[in-house]
Order: sequence, then C-alpha cells, then structure tokens
Amino acid sequence: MVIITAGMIGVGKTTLTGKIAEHLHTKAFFEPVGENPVLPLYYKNPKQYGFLLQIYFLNKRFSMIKQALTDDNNVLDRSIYEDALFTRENNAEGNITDTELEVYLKLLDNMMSDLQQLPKRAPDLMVYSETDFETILYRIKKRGRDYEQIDTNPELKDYYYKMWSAYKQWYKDYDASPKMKIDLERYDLEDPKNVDAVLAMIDEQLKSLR
Ligand SMILES: Nc1ncnc2c1ncn2[C@@H]1O[C@H](COP(=O)(O)OP(=O)(O)OP(=O)(O)O)[C@@H](O)[C@H]1O
Repeated sequence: MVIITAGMIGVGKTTLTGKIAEHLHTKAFFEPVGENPVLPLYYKNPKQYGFLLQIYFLNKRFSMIKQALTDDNNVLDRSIYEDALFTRENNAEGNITDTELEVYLKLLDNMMSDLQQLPKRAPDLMVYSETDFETILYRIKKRGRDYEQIDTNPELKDYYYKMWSAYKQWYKDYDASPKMKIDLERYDLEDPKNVDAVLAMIDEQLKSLR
C-alpha cells in the first residue's frame, strides 16, 4: 500500500503521517524543513526565491514518490500531486513569472509520465486533512517557525488564506487515486482517542479498496 497525506500548511499532516506509518508498520517519507536551505530564503524574499523553492521541492518529491511506488509499502507526508498548487499560487501572487510557471509545468509533466513506468503507477489512497482557517493560523503560531509567523510578516495571512481556499478546490479535482477527507479540527490528534478514531476511518477506507 502507498498512502499519501495532503493538506494546507500547518494542518497537521506530519503528525498524521507518523501515526499512519506506526499503525500500518510502513515506512514514512518526510521532508524535514530544517534541512531545506531555500525555505527561510523564500519567506524573506518570495520573489527572488519562489521558483528555486518550487524546483527544490519538486526534485525531492519526485525522488520520494519514485521510491515509494517502487517499494510499495509507504506513507508520504505531502507528495508531488499537490506541489503545483504552491507554484500556481506563487505565480498568482507575482512571485513566479509566467515563463517560470510554464517551465515548471512542463518539467512536472515529464516527471509524471515517468511515473507511469514504475511497478505501481499511483498511490492506493490519498488522505486529505482540513481544518477551518483560524485553526490553521493557531497551529502555525503554536509550531513557532520564525519565518512562517504573521506577527512579523502580516502579508503572510493573505497568502495563507489563498492557499487554504485553493486547497478545497484541489481536493475536489484530485483524481490520481481513491481519496478521503479527515476533519482534523474535530479530531485534534493531540488526544489519543482522536488518533484511534482517525486510524479506524483510514482502516475502513483501506478495507474497501482491497
Ligand atoms: N511546494 C511546496 N510544498 C510544500 N511546502 C511548501 C511548498 N512551497 C512552500 N512550502 C512551505 O514549506 C513549508 C512546509 O512545511 P511542512 O513540511 O512542515 O509542511 P506543513 O504543510 O506546514 O505541515 P503540517 O501539515 O504537518 O503542519 C511550509 O512553510 C510551506 O509554506
């Protein structure tokens, strides 16, 4: 089984990915932000580093999905299927030019067609997490990464809102695999009871796929 998690910045995908991997005894693929040299540069100067950051992520995600689809027993914390959303939003914000977007999309297209030659062509399940916008802001604040804070960079609130809204449509349009939605506002994963409830929902969904 290959499961991918998806959802807005700060929604709680990383925690959920860890819980799923532990529960199913599978390997989790994370992309630790501390090891990303471009991310802090991007938040300081999105116009200069927007394109570079998206190429950085795309390259990482391509390696991860290739390995995941080859090994066939994995959970991925965000995947190549949602990266273009960030690129499009940064294009709409004026951080990424139309030419950069075009080059990016062609590269992405090439990468996606390469995936068709792998033992498995797509994930088995996409687990999408959502909360309301206020909860997103609360969790970003609580997590406390300096460069993500709207207190020091108020313009970020607008960017976050646009991303949060765009994700709703992204979920509706996603058709690369079966999908399910988890309400991580109702099921806050800090409570172990909620973890059990969410894992039971995922088990149920997996059963229906077998
Ligand atoms: N293409 C992209 N993919 C993922 N993250 C991106 C991308 N472009 C910019 N970012 C930024 O990189 C950071 C990713 O952080 P992280 O991997 O912890 O994901 P997250 O969505 O915040 O996680 P979680 O749902 O676990 O809270 C965020 O600050 C996000 O805004």
